Amino acid sequence: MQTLTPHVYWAQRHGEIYLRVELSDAQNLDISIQKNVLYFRAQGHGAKGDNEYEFSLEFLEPVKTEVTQKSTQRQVNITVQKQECSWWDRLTMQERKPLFLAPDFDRWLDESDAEMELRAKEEKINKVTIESRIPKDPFLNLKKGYLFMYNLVQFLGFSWIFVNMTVRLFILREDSFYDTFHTIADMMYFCQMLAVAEVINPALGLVKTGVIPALIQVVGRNVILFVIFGSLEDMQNKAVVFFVFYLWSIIEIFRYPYYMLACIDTQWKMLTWLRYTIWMPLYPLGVLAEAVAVIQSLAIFDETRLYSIPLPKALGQSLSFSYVLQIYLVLMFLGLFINFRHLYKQRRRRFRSKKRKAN
Ligand SMILES: CCCCCCCCCCCCC[C@@H](O)CC(=O)SCCNC(=O)CCNC(=O)[C@H](O)C(C)(C)COP(=O)(O)OP(=O)(O)OC[C@H]1O[C@@H](n2cnc3c(N)ncnc32)[C@H](O)[C@@H]1OP(=O)(O)O
Repeated sequence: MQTLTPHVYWAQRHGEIYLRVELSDAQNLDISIQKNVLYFRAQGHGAKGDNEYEFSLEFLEPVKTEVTQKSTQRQVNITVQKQECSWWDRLTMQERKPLFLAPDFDRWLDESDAEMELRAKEEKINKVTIESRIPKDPFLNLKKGYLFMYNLVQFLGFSWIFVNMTVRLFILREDSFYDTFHTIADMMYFCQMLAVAEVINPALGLVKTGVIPALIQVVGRNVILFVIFGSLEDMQNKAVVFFVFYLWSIIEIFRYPYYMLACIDTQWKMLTWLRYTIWMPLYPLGVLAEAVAVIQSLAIFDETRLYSIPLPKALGQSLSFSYVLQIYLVLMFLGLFINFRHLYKQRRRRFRSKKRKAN
C-alpha cells in the first residue's frame, strides 16, 4: 500500500498545540513524540482515498511527550502540551511550512485573543475554586422555606387589606375613610406584629440587609398602629387612618412577592422595578400621613392624659405624652431620611448589578 501525507491543520494557544488530521475512519493509529518530533501513521480515507498516511513534525519549541488524540468519523484531533506557556511564531523548527500543513481557522486565534481566552478560563477556574471553598449552608433550604412562607403570609395579609380598602373605596367613596380602622385593624395588627421578624431576620443573618432600616421601619409603623391609632378611640374614625393603611399596603403587595421570588432565586423585571421605584413617592407620603396622625393625636393625649409621665410634686402633676410625640415627630423625619437613603442605595445596587449582568 502506498504511503501518503494527509492534510494537517493546526492552531495554538499559550499552552497547547492543536492538530487536526483530515483522515476519516482512521485505523491502526500510531502517534508518538520523540526528541520533540511528532510521528503520525494510520490507515484511513484521506485526500488520496483509502491508504496508509503518515507525517512528522519537528516542533519549534520543546513540547511534552504525552499526546492526546481523539478520532472522529471524519478526522483525528491531536493535542500536544507545550513545555512552556508561550506564543510561537510558527509551528515547526524548519522555517518553510510543510506543504501538507495549514492553519486551522476553526480554532485559530491571534495572540491577544488567546490571552483573553486564557484569562477568561483562569477567572472561571478561580470562581469555581472560590465557590467550592465556600461551605454549602446545610440549612439553606430551611431558611429559604421559612422566608418564603413568611413573605407569602405577609403578601396575603396586605393583599387582603389593599383589596378590601379598594373595594370599599369604590363602593362607599369617602365614607370608607371613617371606618377603615374597624374593618382593617385586626389584619393590620397581625401583619405588623409579624413584621417584627424583619428585624430578627437580618440580625440572624437570614437576609443580607441591615438591622437599623428594618428597626426604623417596624418601630415607626407599630408606634402609629398601636400607640396613635390603637390606644385612642378618637383617632380610629379619622380619615388619616385610611391614607396611612393604604400607603402601607400599596408597597407591600409588591415588596413581599419580590422577596418570595428572591427566595427561589427568581426575579421578574417589572416586579423588581416596582419594588425599587414606587417607594419613592410612597415613603414621604406615608411618613407625612403618619405625621398628620401624630399631630392630630397631640390634643387627645393632652385631654386624656393617657401615657402621661408622672412628675415630682414640685413640677406639677404629669408631663403630657404629647411632648414625647413632638420629639418623636423629629425622629420620624430622621427615620425617613435614613431609610430613604438606604432604599436609594438598594435601588442603585440592584439596577447597577443588573446592568453589569446585561453587559
Ligand atoms: C432605632 C429605632 C428608632 C425608632 C424611630 C422611629 C422613627 C420612625 C421613622 C418613620 C419610619 C417609616 C414608617 C413607615 O411606615 C413608612 C412607610 O412604610 S410609608 C409606605 C412606603 N414604605 C416603603 O416603601 C418601605 C417598605 N419597607 C422596606 O422597604 C423595608 O422595610 C426596608 C427595611 C425599609 C428596606 O428593606 P431591606 O433593607 O430589606 O432592603 P431590600 O428590600 O432591598 O432587601 C435587601 C436584601 O435582603 C433580602 N430580603 C429582605 N427581606 C427579605 C425577606 N423578607 N425575604 C427574603 N429576602 C429578603 C432582599 O431580597 C435583598 O436581597 P438581594 O439584595 O440579594 O436582592
